[in-house]
Amino acid sequence: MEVGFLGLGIMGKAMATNLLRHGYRVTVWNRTLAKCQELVALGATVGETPAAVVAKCRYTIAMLSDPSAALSVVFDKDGVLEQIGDGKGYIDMSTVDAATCSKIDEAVKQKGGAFVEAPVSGSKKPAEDGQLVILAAGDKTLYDEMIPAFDVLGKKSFFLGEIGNGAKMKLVVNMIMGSMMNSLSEGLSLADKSGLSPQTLLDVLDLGAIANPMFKLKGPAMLQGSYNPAFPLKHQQKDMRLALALGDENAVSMPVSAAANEAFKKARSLGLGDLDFSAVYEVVKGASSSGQA
Ligand SMILES: NC(=O)C1=CN([C@@H]2O[C@H](COP(=O)(O)OP(=O)(O)OC[C@H]3O[C@@H](n4cnc5c(N)ncnc54)[C@H](OP(=O)(O)O)[C@@H]3O)[C@@H](O)[C@H]2O)C=CC1
Ligand SMILES: O=CCCC(=O)O
Repeated sequence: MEVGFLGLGIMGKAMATNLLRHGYRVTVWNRTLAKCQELVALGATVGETPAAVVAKCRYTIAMLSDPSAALSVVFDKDGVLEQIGDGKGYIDMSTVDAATCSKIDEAVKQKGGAFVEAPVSGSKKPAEDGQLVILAAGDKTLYDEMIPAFDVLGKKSFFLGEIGNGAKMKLVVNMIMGSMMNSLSEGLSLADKSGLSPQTLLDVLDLGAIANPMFKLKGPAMLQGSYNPAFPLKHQQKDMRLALALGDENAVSMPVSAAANEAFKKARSLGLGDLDFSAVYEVVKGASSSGQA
């Protein structure tokens, strides 16, 4: 099977690599074209523009940073819309909002193509290992055609119905994750400031009812001040922002998430946006230090 792949950031590179390893013929494009070379070394070919990739491939997957990138790759000059049409499918796996998905869906359908949104749960390592959780919605026929590829990329795919539902599910999940990361950061700070060992706190958490893979993976690195980006903080803040907007639309009060968003915003303002989202711990630690007598 031949697929196009647009966007070779942390996630896109791992996902396209996985497809190549499983025998897919992959044509890649990235805004910074030089990043395609690593994939070429693994057997990919390069499309010079998103339109060139779509012209060549029946199915094209995108994994881009945010709504503005997702829209630009579709609607701008040399974009997806110039070549999408009958018999072609476009699958956007970026984390965006439902309105962005709807705009892309309508435009692709107007040209005779099919669209599926399919954001993912899971980060760099699950992407490398083909262990993502895929949250798809939109054109069911295209979804069914993509199942073999989704089975390479992920451990489980959900089809959530009408367009926008994938984005909404993903934003709810990441909103919870962002609040949990803030809560862990506050707990580590409180343990430290009150004379407890933060490492012992992690050990205790790992044996109890709120044990989870994120605390287990990120906690020890946070204590080392090591924030090599798996999930960049700027993207987590984008997800909090989009989830809060979804809350506004639905009149759902979310004070915990709003406070977590403020901490991520503060971290971005301090230049931590390209670090892992667990770097919010630096902001929480800083806030608790400045509160000292
Ligand atoms: N990292 C993670 O753990 C996870 C991330 N996600 C989501 O997946 C998406 C990608 O994340 P990730 O790979 O980490 O992000 P990166 O920041 O590593 O990569 C972003 C990608 O988007 C491209 N891009 C940015 N702006 C534009 C633009 N205006 N036009 C065209 N291309 C653009 C970048 O191109 P260039 O190289 O030129 O900058 C790059 O290929 C995001 O929506 C994120 O929220 C979802 C699950 C997990
Ligand atoms: O969007 C990023 C999600 C990261 C994760 O699920 O670990």
